[in-house]
Amino acid sequence: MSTTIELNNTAYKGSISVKTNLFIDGKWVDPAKPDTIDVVNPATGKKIATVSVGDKADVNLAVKAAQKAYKTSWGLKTPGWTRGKLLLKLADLLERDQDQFAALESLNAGKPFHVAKAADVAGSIRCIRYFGGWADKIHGSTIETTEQRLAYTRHEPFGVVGQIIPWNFPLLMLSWKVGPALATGNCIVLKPSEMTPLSALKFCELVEEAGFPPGVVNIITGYGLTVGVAIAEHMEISKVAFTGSTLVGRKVLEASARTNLKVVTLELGGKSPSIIFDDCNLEQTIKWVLQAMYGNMGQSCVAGSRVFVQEGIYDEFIAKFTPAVKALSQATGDPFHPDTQHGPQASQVQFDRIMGYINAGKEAGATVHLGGDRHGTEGFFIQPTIFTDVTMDMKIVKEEIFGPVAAILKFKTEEEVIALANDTVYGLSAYVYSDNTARSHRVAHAIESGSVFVNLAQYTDAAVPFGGYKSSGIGREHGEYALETYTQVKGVHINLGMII
Ligand SMILES: NC(=O)C1=CN([C@@H]2O[C@H](COP(=O)(O)OP(=O)(O)OC[C@H]3O[C@@H](n4cnc5c(N)ncnc54)[C@H](O)[C@@H]3O)[C@@H](O)[C@H]2O)C=CC1
Ligand code: BAL
Repeated sequence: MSTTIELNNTAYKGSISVKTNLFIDGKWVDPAKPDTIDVVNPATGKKIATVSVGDKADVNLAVKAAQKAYKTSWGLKTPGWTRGKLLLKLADLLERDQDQFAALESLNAGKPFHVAKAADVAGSIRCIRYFGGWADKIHGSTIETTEQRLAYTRHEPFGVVGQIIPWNFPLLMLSWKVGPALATGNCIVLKPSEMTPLSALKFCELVEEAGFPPGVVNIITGYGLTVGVAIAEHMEISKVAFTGSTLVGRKVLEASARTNLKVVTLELGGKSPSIIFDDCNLEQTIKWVLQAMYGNMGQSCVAGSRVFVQEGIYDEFIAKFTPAVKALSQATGDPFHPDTQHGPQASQVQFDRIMGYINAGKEAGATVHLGGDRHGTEGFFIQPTIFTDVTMDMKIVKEEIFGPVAAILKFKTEEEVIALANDTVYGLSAYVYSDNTARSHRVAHAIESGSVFVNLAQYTDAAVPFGGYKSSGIGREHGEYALETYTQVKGVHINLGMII
């Protein structure tokens, strides 16, 4: 099964073919129980394609294929340099086809094409290349015990790992998962979001072309309650990596406890603070705050959605931030138009959820300073929105909205803002804006979150660990830390002549 998508706009002209069934054991197969889902363009609300959806039986087949590959042609059977070579080839192929992938992300997830290309696709290439470089550098160490013994460690793969990813960065989240898992020698059964499967399916074609042995990468499109649950509960999957809501993250952890105690890493929600001190460079800060808040239409786990502004600069900040958000509003529209900076929300469900939060903010007595409504009449567009006159107990300040909705709060002192910023169940990211170096470090250290950006926004890098404190997650992606989460350590003890 396949579909051909024809595009004819300034950003992309041409056709893109996508195979639309399941990728198991290096083959394109139909699901055991025939079923499909329509994939929608969020800019229009119209269908783009129909893809297969799998079920538990397909997950079982994929796990079997992955186990076989692990024992025969991957894992400890394949030297790191071979795995690395294949990953580097995969990164090159992705780079070759970067426009196609950017077009698919734009069409299926509503991202402005130029952003999809510069951020999502470029970040994916960088991530796969980065982990390709690690594949032959994974090693244990020797440990001194006594003269009669030798002890050393091995960092061994888990075997088959399950990966469940969301719709906000379909290709990027796939790369964050696939890169370290393959570099460390694991085989994969991955489920993309049912809403945004196209780039993951296209990616499988590159996996084939790069020459990965069959069964090393298996991708099953489908729903969370069927394919996702089957992965989370599978007795032969030894590790699951999940990105998505805190609600489902808990279920994945519970499934592990109920079944085989598989290792679970979770990358979940956030309600990150942007902290703007009187002594910041305001022109620069406005740009970063805008990006941290409205980047990817606010559908980012690291969105800086609680904007704390120190009282001395509050009025000036509002006066300068407002026109910047208005300009973003005016650049809202067709994701393929070169001037577009802000696209639609990814789905009707997310649109409704965000509008629900906006209404809750209005009902709670917050002031809609800007936006607060849908944009246009077609698709799932929401105006970039600013709420002022908010209090810490309001739902729009406490809960992750995952949309273009900022809550702006005023603070007096450094001590006060640290307490306010930490007053959340989440701890994924934080942004600090100040030209006082000592203060920036002090606040960065005091904030309870896995990442802190100083005078910068949302710049994750494949080499730097990423993950959450508190309810934002368990484990780290990226960097050398990601290798740890995809390997288990074995201690080997050798007798060098000790006779009892
Ligand atoms: N940390 C992040 O990057 C993300 C956070 N979210 C948060 O979650 C909220 C809800 O978005 P959803 O799409 O509903 O997130 P979700 O957590 O339901 O979906 C994420 C992935 O989990 C799968 N899934 C759903 N239920 C499952 C289950 N019981 N077992 C295993 N897998 C399951 C989905 O099919 C999808 O592939 C968003 O508004 C946002 O607040 C959503 C997406 C990404
Ligand atoms: N989930 C990692 C990237 C992001 O949502 O911003």
